[in-house]
Amino acid sequence: MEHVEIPRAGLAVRDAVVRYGASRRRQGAVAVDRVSLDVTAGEIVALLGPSGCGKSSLLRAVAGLEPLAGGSVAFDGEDLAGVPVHRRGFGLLFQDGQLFPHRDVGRNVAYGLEAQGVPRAERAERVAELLDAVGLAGYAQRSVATLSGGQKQRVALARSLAPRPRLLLLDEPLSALDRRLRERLAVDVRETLRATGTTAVFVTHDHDEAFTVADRVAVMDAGRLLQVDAPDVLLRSPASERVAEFLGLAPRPGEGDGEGAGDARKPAVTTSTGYDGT
Ligand SMILES: Nc1ncnc2c1ncn2[C@@H]1O[C@H](COP(=O)(O)OP(=O)(O)OP(=O)(O)O)[C@@H](O)[C@H]1O
Repeated sequence: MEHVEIPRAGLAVRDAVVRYGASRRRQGAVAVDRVSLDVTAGEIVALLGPSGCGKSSLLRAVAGLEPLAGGSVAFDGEDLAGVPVHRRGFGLLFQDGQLFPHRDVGRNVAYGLEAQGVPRAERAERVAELLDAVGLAGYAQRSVATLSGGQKQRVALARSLAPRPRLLLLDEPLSALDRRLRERLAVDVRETLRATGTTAVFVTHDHDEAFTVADRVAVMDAGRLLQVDAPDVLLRSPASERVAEFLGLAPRPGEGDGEGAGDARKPAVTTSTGYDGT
């Protein structure tokens, strides 16, 4: 059997398979098909792909919310098979941050710290630090009912970061917001993850958002991982027509007729990606 190296630091997904509707008599439908992916400590990786390609299923399998039908998920060299969701030390953030309506902003952010038994003074300090990091300094006493959608997601981000998760899993955290707000928040999310040194996997179907947030972007289609690269590399050298198409790139006129075009064929950018190369 081939020896597969598992890195010591960060997330290592190897040949992960997620199936739905499997039983003793049926194989079930494959949502994630032998995906391997590494996320090194401090790195932000976006999972990008069309609706139904298996992004959320892969994220949920990493979280431990969905069982693997094959392959493995390891963190810092430890195989997580059999380790339940709450013992993985991961944070989760979904589209609707689902704040606790009866807690004020500060107590929402403090939630995970209370569960960890962090003393009150230290909690208050950490809450203030995180509210500052997400641009909501001074909001601790506010009722969550008085917040806008964008502010709610900022609080949800602060809450998920408070216990210092060793990996933060974000599933379309901005998709309930309107486009302009999404663009601004994508920049802020990146800055916050960077400032807190958080290792993260960010699911999105929006390539602009993926390029803004991530160090590397993993492009998925029909359960398979097609390419994982830094945004500038993806844009310059998409590995296949499918990747180019999904990134909003198109072949140059006269170059896109398939046979014989070979590797020399380079797509031209036809949409704005919002990525400035820095
Ligand atoms: N609980 C489930 N039971 C059965 N099939 C499911 C379940 N969850 C997802 N699927 C199927 O698995 C495939 C992958 O779904 P998944 O939600 O992972 O994709 P996605 O890329 O995250 O899509 P979206 O962006 O629309 O959320 C789809 O065909 C979906 O219908």
